[in-house]
Amino acid sequence: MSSFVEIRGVAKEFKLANGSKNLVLKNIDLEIRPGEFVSLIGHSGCGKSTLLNIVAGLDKPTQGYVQVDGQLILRPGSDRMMVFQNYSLLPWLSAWDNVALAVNKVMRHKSKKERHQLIAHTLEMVGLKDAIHKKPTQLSGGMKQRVALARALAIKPKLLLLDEPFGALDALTRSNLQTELMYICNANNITAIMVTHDVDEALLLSNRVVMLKNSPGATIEQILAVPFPYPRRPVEMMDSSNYHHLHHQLMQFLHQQQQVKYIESQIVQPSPEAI
Ligand SMILES: Nc1ncnc2c1ncn2[C@@H]1O[C@H](COP(=O)(O)OP(=O)(O)OP(=O)(O)O)[C@@H](O)[C@H]1O
Repeated sequence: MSSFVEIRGVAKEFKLANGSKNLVLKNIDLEIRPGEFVSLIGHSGCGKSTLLNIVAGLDKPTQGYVQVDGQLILRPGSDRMMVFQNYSLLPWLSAWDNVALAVNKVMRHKSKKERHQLIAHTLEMVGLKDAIHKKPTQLSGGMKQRVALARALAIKPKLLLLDEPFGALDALTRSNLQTELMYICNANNITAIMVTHDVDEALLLSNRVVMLKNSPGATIEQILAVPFPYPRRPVEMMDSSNYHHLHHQLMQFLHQQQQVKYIESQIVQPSPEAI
């Protein structure tokens, strides 16, 4: 199958206020098929969000390019919707109005009735049928993230970008939402890229898990294929020996990167006088 997202030779260097440079990512090549769910995993600061921001068009690569459905990414667009850990909802608007704002802006070509049906359908799909008039302050963290997901899904993006979407939620809410997202993505053939620190979350949702080495100059260490058929049943899946094998591989990678980080932090830089 042809690639839908193409990340080719991407590098990202930030210029810092003191004039120095921070090469965060280099030589990133990744192709994603339509309908595929890919997770990015790696140590804090390795550049996962930076890569997601480049795909979103919120940031530009220093080298290389990203194409989505054959289109070069130069800026943000409604074909790529992002869901953040902190929900990013407008607090003075109800759940309905938060979703409606996006739908009315992007889907102006649809009739009022069609837009209304779309908002109602999406809020129902994420389990918020009975909370549509509530404002963010009246919603739990899980419900707020459901609104953020509905807002992203309602405008039918080509690509869903998730930056630690469940990082702020308690374990049970997180588990429920992970399972629901898996069903939604699977049923609607959604192509998604998710940044996560959670190995179980990555294995439950993903077709492939991309392991990023530490920054500076983070590259892709390995890409792990997760072969379990969808829809996945978390308990059954976790009971399989293959699951344990994959889990172990990811944990081993993260521990190795942790050790590398520790060793690097212990290397004493010579003072300029000593050179
Ligand atoms: N706008 C920016 N200007 C300068 N440096 C930046 C900028 N954005 C990110 N960085 C740096 O790039 C590196 C990677 O950051 P990024 O947020 O992508 O990492 P991450 O892997 O998503 O981390 P975490 O898992 O902690 O969220 C960090 O060293 C960060 O300080």
